[in-house]
Amino acid sequence: MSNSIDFSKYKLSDEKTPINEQLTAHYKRSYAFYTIATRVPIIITNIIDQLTRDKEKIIQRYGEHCRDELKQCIGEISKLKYELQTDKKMTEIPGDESDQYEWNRLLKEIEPNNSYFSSVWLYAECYVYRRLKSIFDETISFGNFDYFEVSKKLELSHSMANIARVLKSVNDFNNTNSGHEKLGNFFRKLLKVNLWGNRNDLSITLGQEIEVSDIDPLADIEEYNKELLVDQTIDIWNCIKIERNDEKIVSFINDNAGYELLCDLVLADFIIHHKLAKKIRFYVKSIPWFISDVLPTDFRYTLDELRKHDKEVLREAGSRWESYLREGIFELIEPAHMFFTSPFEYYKMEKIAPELYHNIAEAHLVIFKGDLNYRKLLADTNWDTTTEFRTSLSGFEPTNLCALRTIKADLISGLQPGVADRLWEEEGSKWMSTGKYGVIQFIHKRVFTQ
Ligand SMILES: O=P(O)(O)OC[C@H]1O[C@](O)(CO)[C@@H](O)[C@@H]1O
Repeated sequence: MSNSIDFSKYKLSDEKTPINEQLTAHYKRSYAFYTIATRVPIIITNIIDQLTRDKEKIIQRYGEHCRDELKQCIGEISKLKYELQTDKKMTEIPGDESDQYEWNRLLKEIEPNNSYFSSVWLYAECYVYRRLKSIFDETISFGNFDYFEVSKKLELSHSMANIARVLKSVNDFNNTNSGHEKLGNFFRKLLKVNLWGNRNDLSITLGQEIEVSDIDPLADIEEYNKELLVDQTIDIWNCIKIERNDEKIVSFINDNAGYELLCDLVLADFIIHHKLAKKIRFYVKSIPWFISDVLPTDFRYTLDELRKHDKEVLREAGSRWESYLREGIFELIEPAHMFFTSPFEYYKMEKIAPELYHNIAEAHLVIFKGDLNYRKLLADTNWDTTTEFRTSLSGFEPTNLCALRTIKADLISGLQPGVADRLWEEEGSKWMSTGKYGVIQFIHKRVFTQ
């Protein structure tokens, strides 16, 4: 698709992103360029196709009076695609949502680099999803419409068999009398299952159905170790195992609904069962985001589907998790904070959203899930791959923090010397975009005394 566009007038640079610069589609030899030029337009086209295909169903659900509004939305989405493909300035976010002021302030601040191909990739890509939402917000009927709901629900139903196998193994483990070392080893395996669950992401398949193979994710977990480029599971275990049975909170900054969320719930359940924390917090998104990200409605739908499932092991888990939610052992943060659907790098959180920062800081451990969260942690910057993970967080250390991320974008930190060079040699740029490789990284919060 990108071939049909004449990019010569956009003054792009036929280079890779220089080291220490923020990623931008301005550099043609970057995944940012490929995403803005090709992937995002395909995603937008797929949304238009789906709305057109499901038009009658949507009208049936929302009422005949919405026919014109739906047509108007489809028109506005096509216009958004045109603006992106012709590298227009990103226009102000309309409406009166609480995030609007910060969005528009940023768009102003980055001038003249506030077009799709000149801005930081993170800003431009997030902007597309935020604009999509404002298109529906401008209507009378579609304020709560989740245009990604159908694909998320399908992905969830396809994930049930594999998660049932994981739950069965967890139950077996919980029923054996295992010592501390075995508990640690099992916890570390669950972290890995959780990491690879991040491969199940509808934005990487451009919204197309994810092929799910029938596997036992826990049984084969160590086979993927060669693709795990940084493994700090031992540090995470050492962090969480201390002071058992106390008042600890563990928080998830969630990513995708479906299989990945199920993996999050399994890990959370295990932490509670073994009294490694007393409460788990889940931070999800407030608006449809990068196709498959979890919304509060997806979270509740997931528990509901589990509770009603034919398989006993799923029904039991669903009921238990619903009761955890009622009792506050699982805490779904609602309304979801709009900082997570803002364009901002995480090191800016303390200043822009101090109440969120302090809420996250209450946890003993916070787990950042997925590629987009990783990009925000690293400020969408092309760090030298051997830069220390802590350095690449630019001072963001609300608490003990870990990132579980399969690699889908061309930035990373914390690698050993030689690792990136070898992968570039063996696989070219592909190693950074398919989610084949992953990292589990961790930092201890430092305590500074005056
Ligand atoms: O669901 P995840 O893991 O955050 O992945 C989504 C991300 O991956 C990409 O598809 C590649 O970076 C982006 O478009 C997006 O940042």
